[in-house]
Amino acid sequence: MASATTLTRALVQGSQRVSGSGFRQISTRSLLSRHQVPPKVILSSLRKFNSSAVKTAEGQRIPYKILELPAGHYLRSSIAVEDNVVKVADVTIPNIWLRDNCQCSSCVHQATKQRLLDTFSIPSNIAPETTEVDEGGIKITWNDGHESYYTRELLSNRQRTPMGRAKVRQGLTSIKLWDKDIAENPPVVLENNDSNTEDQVKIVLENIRTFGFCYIDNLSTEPEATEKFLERISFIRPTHYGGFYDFTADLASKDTAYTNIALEAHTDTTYFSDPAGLQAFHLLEHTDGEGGASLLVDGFKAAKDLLRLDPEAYHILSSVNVYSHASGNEGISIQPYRGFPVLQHDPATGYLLQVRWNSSDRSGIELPIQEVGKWYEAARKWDNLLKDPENEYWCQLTPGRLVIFDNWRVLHGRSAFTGKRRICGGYINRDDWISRYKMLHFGQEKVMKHLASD
Ligand SMILES: C[N+](C)(C)CCCC[C@H](N)C(=O)O
Ligand SMILES: O=C(O)CCC(=O)C(=O)O
Repeated sequence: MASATTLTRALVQGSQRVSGSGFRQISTRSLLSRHQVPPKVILSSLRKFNSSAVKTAEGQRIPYKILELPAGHYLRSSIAVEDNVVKVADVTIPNIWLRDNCQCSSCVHQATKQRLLDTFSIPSNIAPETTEVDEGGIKITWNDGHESYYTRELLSNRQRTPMGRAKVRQGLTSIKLWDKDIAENPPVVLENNDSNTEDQVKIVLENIRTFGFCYIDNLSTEPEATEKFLERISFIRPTHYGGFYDFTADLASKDTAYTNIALEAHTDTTYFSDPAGLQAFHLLEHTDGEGGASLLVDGFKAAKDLLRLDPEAYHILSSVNVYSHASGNEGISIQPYRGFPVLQHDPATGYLLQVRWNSSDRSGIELPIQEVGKWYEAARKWDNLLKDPENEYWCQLTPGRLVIFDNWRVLHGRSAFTGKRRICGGYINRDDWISRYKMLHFGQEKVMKHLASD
């Protein structure tokens, strides 16, 4: 077994665990993880490794993490009743949680899956009157006369680690970090007007979840074809730029995207409280000019590099809130309801969830003015990583090739250009595309089984 030190070095040098649990990864160079060790060893070595951590909802501090560890395991789902208290794997399950999560048709609307029960009508002294454990779970007759049945799976689901519970809820998979070399073998799906379009959407979304982007080739250059493809994922998110967008360098909207200048790597809509989840570009034409190459950078890979090189800078960018704005259009100045850090983590698991970076749209930094220097120093290190040629994947989009990417992970930009260049595309909300991914990837039954217990 690798020592913790060796492991840490290996972990941060990019030995990655590629999920073998049935997730289909199209056109990927499968990288066998070099170390198979239980999460606790990785966590303890990470704890030694990075000086800072994210604060959990309970006020604990758990180390920042980027690579997904083996998803949480189910604890033994042994069910026992001791002194009228239900225990699963020796852990007491509070009566209020059990009663509130009764799955019967009078407590949960069977079609909408919504709770019908008025949670706070449950008496605070709710307790089992009788219990009956069987092969599938436990039947409870409550002292308010109600009868409930809880499956072993629901009870053991709830016992899993925060990571294990996040897996289905957030549609997690083992992600594949990349640098400029992704150019050799980018994730591509051929649009072949496949009758089983659900399967094609599933593969596209699995690629986006794994790599952060996916090309769809052989797509008609009629803008409607791009619009329809996006709507096969989910509805297009309307913004002050409109819904489905088809733009050129005419400043039709007062944003530098509508010009021909170079745009450095950024994520879009950092000024929205909920930045766009997916973004898509389909270059329809570029005539009488040159340039306009597209840039993609894996923000999660850059973040992992920063965590390794300078944990303190990583912590600053993960904890100092920053504001952003979109104010070019007449009568509009969009800003988020609060500041957000450049690197946002899940307080339940410590995992990096979102990169929020657009230096041209940035406004306030939530620090006393005399302290902002430390944020700039940290941001400079981050910016250096984004502009490291090793991390820059430059590609020339062409008519017929649609690129869809995860705007919470992958940064994009372009080189300056001349001539007439026309691009169409659209935004899709984060929650909408993750929902679509989960239902295709895990299936409705598995997702539904995890509602109460995640
Ligand atoms: C709508 N369309 C994609 C054409 C342009 C959007 C401009 C996005 C803005 N520069 C930002 O970084 O959020
Ligand atoms: O024109 C391009 O290639 C990209 C424009 C851009 O960065 C954006 O619309 O956010």
